[in-house]
Amino acid sequence: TGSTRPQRILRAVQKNSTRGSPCSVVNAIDDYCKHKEWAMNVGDEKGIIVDDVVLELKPITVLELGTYCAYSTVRIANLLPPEAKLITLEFNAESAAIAREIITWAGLEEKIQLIIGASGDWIPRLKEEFGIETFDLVFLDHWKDRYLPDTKLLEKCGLLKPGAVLLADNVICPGTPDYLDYVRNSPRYKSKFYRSHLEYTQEEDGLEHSVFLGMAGRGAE
Ligand SMILES: O=C(NC/C=C/[C@H]1O[C@@H](n2cnc3cncnc32)[C@H](O)[C@@H]1O)c1cc([N+](=O)[O-])cc(O)c1O
Ligand SMILES: [Mg+2]
Repeated sequence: TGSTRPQRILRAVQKNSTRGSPCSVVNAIDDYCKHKEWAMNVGDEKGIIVDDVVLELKPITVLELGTYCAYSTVRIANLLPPEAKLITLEFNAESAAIAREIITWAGLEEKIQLIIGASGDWIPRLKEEFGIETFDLVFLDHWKDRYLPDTKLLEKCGLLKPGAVLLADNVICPGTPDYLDYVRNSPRYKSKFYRSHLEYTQEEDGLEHSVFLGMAGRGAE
């Protein structure tokens, strides 16, 4: 039986990057996916926008929904302050196994907690099981029809405090229309769109950056 795409990405990382160097891991994945085989990483162009958001926000607690091969996991964790922690949820066991290898290769296992399971099941358990109060940053990059239900679940579970940022990938391609409609029209969020391109292509895409204002929302300001 042949290898899977995540296995080929791991091999490219082990072949073309340096252990303990997150930057070289990120570059090796981008090189592989740009020149050999496309994969659904946030990629280098949108990745720069993610970097800027993380460096500006300096989040201490980060939640990522949809680890896949841990490209964005490594990219974000590499920029976090020393005491910060990133929790990433992935329900596909094969992807999670590859992601864990890539996280370890990058030397970031202390900063990253990879949980194998579905966001809908795990979000309600994070306070209890991981002593999380609230998240400063949530990176949404999982199934696009889960962005809205999981955002409402985060609100319901009290996991967002005013000032928390939701950063959502693929709001144009493949698109997340119900999520966009919600964050752009709810008084609970101040939302802005960062125009970019679908990873490793010229297709239109972008990231939506939404600041949580609180459950009451402040109405129209
Ligand atoms: O479909 C896309 N992403 C879905 C990502 C899915 C990944 O998140 C996990 N997951 C899903 N719901 C989950 C719930 N809980 C945990 N893991 C979950 C899946 O097991 C998969 O590893 C996508 C597609 C394109 N594209 O051009 O087609 C481009 C992109 O950048 C994309 O992100
Ligand atoms: Mg994506």
